[in-house]
Amino acid sequence: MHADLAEHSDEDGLNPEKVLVLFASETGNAQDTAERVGREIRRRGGRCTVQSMEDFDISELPHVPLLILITSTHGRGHPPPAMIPLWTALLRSGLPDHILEDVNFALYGLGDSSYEKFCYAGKILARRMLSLGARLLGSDDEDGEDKPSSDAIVEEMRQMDVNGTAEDEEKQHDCLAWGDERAPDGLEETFLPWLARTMDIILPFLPPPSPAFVEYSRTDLPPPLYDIRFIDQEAESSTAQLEGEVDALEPGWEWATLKRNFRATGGNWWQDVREIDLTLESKTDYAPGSICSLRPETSAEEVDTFLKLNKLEDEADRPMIIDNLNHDQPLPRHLPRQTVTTLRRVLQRHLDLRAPPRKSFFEWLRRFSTEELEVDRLDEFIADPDEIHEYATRSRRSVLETMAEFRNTKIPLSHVLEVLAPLRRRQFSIASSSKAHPGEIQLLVALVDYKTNLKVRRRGLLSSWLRDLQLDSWVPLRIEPPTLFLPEARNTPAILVGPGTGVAPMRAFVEERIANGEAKETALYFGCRSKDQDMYFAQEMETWRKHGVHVRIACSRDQEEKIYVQTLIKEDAALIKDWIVRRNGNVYISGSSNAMPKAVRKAIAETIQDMQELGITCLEDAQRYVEDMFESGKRGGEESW
Ligand SMILES: Cc1cc2nc3c(=O)[nH]c(=O)nc-3n(C[C@H](O)[C@H](O)[C@H](O)COP(=O)(O)O)c2cc1C
Repeated sequence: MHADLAEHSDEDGLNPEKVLVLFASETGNAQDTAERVGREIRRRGGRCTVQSMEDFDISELPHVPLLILITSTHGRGHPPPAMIPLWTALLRSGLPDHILEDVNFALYGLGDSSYEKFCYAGKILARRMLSLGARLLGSDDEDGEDKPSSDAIVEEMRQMDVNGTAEDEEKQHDCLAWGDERAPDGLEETFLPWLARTMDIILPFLPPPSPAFVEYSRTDLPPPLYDIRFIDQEAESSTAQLEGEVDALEPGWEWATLKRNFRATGGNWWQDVREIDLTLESKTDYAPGSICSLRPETSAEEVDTFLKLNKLEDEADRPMIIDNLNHDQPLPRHLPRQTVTTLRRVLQRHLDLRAPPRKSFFEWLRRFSTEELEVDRLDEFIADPDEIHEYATRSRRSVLETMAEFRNTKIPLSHVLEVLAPLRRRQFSIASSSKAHPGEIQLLVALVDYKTNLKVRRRGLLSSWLRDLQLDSWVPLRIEPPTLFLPEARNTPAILVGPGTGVAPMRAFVEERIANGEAKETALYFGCRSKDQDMYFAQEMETWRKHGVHVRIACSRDQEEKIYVQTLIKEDAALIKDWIVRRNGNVYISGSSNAMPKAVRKAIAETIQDMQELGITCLEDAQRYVEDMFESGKRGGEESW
């Protein structure tokens, strides 16, 4: 039985002064959620720090008395990259069982129940925290209420079917909840009750606010967190670095130069797909299967529009330095620090004017708004998630377009850095092997260009930026570790399935295998619609064949009957049986359709269903065999989006 939190405070000197809110977010929802939690704590007079998990000093974790964890789930149940350092540290073997016994935590997981592993990252994180002795806030209640103990929750989480959804919903506790984007009211359905309960439990442990503090309402403007200090540049430029044409990079980012930007699809083809070549300043090597993050810039016109709409033109080009005003809240990593910059540059390079307006954005506008009609409309949005869904999500409006529609509402300079979300990086599988292209990164990028259901044309931010990017431009990028790994043992057969732009990581693998002398143990299944329009790397595929790679190409629409990668896999039954089952080969699948990986797995299972000598006697055996290959991650992998 763990000591009560109050006892902790007295006995161990663990007086919680504030709450630490750690989030791991990939597309911004968990970050937005964490910031909402932070605002609520401050509004009620508590102190808190809201930070990305990747910026947190992990050695401090055992000394955090009040912790709120917020994470989404990505990939096939993967934690967002920002959670990885913390997660790896928590998994280290030999950690004492009760290393986190002084930590009291709440957790909110974000997910989507249409995925197989609903909120998986949140679940495994909660389970690991509990098994290291951390106490879930709201459990072990000693007021005689019927609350489960932490130990009971550990056991429950151990048994929890992480793939289930409905059942898990029942397994929410006071300070542990799962948010489902598919729920009728979206994440709000579980977030609001979880927030209310968590606040009720946490706030009494915090020191009372100073007598001068007055709790403000949700529609009042909170004190700003960040400070914009305009400077006399002449006087200050000796101490602060100027953010010039190229700005300061976040940790882990580096510069590259754009050397090629080639349209790989036919001129009349519906989709514009680019082969992009970049030269790395650092000339670093990277493993095949690595990912490249790019950070696009907002166009000058959009920045101008935003400045005009908010009457911030006069401030746009004045040199300034950004700092934190609230000592509990360090500057987030996306804002330039100790750097002379301008509002225009920050809007162009660091903040996202194309982000979808979330509820928190409407809450901000409501705080700034004074015009009656707009106030009423904003109140409707805040009260009803359906209204936001209809207005923002379905028609894919951006915060910039929303500002244009709420013309009388202006975001003041004091809060602009808080209101706008960080400009998100976009990730792409690297299509090259650094053995074949030392010092270079090559990508295959499908530009996003479509019409919404309101027939409004939409281009992705990255797509607009990349389309117009001049050769020799400097591009900030970050190389992320692979999610797919080639077999370690030499000459293990590898079957690579990558239709469409899914061929990108497969090309990196083919190049690596040729460089390693393993071409003859490599098969590539590529699919496109037409050999004249969207057959990427066509000439290279001929060269790969000459090296001995088994290259098969399915052009689905070039003949009467449709041919897909799975059709070719079935045709190659002898090779598939030999490589996968007899020679313990690996299979990799990558592509942009959720249906394709399933069809490929099925085709492989059908092909190997009569391998009696290996104990596979029916389709179910074969399907289990294939699932095991992917589940363990040791015999291949899948990347789909
Ligand atoms: C590519 C992708 C993969 C996802 N995979 C899962 C998953 O396996 N399980 C799950 O519960 N949710 C999954 N989701 C849903 C996200 O967890 C959900 O959209 C969440 O709100 C994202 O939060 P973030 O913006 O902070 O990253 C996935 C979303 C995307 C875009």
